[in-house]
Amino acid sequence: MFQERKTAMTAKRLKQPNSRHCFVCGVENPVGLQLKIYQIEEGVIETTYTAPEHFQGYPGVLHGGIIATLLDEISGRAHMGDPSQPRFMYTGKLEVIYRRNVPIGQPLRIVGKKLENRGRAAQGWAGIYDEKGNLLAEGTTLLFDIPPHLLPLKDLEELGWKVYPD
Ligand SMILES: CCCCCCCCCCCCCCCC(=O)SCCNC(=O)CCNC(=O)[C@H](O)C(C)(C)COP(=O)(O)OP(=O)(O)OC[C@H]1O[C@@H](n2cnc3c(N)ncnc32)[C@H](O)[C@@H]1OP(=O)(O)O
Repeated sequence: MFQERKTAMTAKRLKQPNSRHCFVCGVENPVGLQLKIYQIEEGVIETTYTAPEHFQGYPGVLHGGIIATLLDEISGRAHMGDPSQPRFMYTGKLEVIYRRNVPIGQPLRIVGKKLENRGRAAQGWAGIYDEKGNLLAEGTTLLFDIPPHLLPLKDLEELGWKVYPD
């Protein structure tokens, strides 16, 4: 089902960069989630993920901390924009609503959306859906631009920050 959606959206899909070591997007992080994230329209991104058994809390149910991690990254990345001039933001606050159990071992679709901008702060939203399109969990974030002196933009490629071909 997700594959069909992917094909239909290929024309508009723009892959976001990955990093080397980030827990969610690090391509060389052996214990990370290694997500591939795509912008499907301005300010809207998506990824798919099937959680392995070792991330369970209750039997068959994805641990809430991992759910929060997914929502955190995907809501923040919705603000990232043009890969050549990425907007990097810290999360200052994350509010999660756990609506239904998020299952282990079944494909999930995670969507992130930009909400309002307020100068150096912004709000983001992310939702985790099952294959039938049910919203299982959602999160809103309050994000802050990372101060420029902490952002070694010239070193991004060295940090492994680039678009990796599928
Ligand atoms: C380097 C490039 C590498 C690239 C390659 C790797 C890439 C890898 C992938 C990237 C994707 C990762 C995505 C994961 C997302 C995280 O995991 S980020 C990590 C977790 N977050 C943090 O560590 C942030 C820690 N906190 C902070 O640094 C600071 O508290 C903050 C959030 C920047 C805010 O500090 P500040 O700028 O000094 O804020 P301040 O001036 O005191 O307050 C401004 C206003 O905001 C309010 N405020 C401040 N903090 C908060 C808060 N937490 N909640 C609510 N309101 C707040 C204040 O009350 C104030 O409001 P007003 O009084 O103006 O009404």
